[in-house]
Amino acid sequence: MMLRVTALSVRFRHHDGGYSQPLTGLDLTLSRGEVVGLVGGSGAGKSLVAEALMGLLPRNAEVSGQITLAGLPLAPGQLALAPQGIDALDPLTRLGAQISRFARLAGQPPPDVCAALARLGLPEEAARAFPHQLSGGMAKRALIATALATGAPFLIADEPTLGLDPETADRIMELLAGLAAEGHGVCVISHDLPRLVAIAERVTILQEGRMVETAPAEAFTAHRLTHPFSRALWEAQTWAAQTWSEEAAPC
Ligand SMILES: Nc1ncnc2c1ncn2[C@@H]1O[C@H](COP(=O)(O)OP(=O)(O)OP(=O)(O)O)[C@@H](O)[C@H]1O
Repeated sequence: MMLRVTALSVRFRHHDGGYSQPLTGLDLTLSRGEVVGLVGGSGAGKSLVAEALMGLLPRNAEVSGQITLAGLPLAPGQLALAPQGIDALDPLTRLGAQISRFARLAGQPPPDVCAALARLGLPEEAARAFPHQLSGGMAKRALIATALATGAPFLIADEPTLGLDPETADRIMELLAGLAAEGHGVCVISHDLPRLVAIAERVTILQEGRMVETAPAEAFTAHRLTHPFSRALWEAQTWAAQTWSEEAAPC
């Protein structure tokens, strides 16, 4: 079963009658059992892709293009989003109740909250915690747990490792790879290109609202990227990581 996005564009109508168009002509495919990545500089339109696919854009947004699942228009409940900001969690509701609420709104039977938390490596006690009582890594897992509670087979994780220490970031990426191994189709939006390349089948690179290429993961490590922007993005991150490790080495 394949989710296919073709020529996705988003433009916003302004009060003065003018338009801005921050996303133009994105193509993307995602099958169950795989991870695909979406990367790009800040403001490139990555979150916009997620919001357009989820139907979350404001009324002045005009979305064009095709979004199909197995050849049919994408139906509600097939795709879930773990958003970037932990402020997407309800600050006044305990996490367990939030997981149950997502399941109920998606028409799912009442979930086993402890099992839902354990699946994400969260302790049982997290069910009684309010969002402000969670660490950054726990909150990122909580966002994924609420998305999974909908029972959707496809998941978008928007910047799931942002602001996390390297070990926690590794664990979150392993967890997303594990969800794909269980049969989910997982799209990961991330600035963390080396970690993304380690788990993704292929990565789509956006530059200022336009895709410049979709490259198989091995094209990054084998230096076979075709577009200069993709190469610069990869080299900037791997060069920085190498520099830091050299600086950390004893002299
Ligand atoms: N509701 C909106 N109205 C007008 N423009 C918007 C709206 N939402 C997003 N944009 C514009 O779309 C562009 C892309 O934003 P988006 O949040 O998708 O970037 P991003 O690639 O996710 O960036 P970052 O990595 O910094 O989160 C930005 O220029 C932003 O100003």
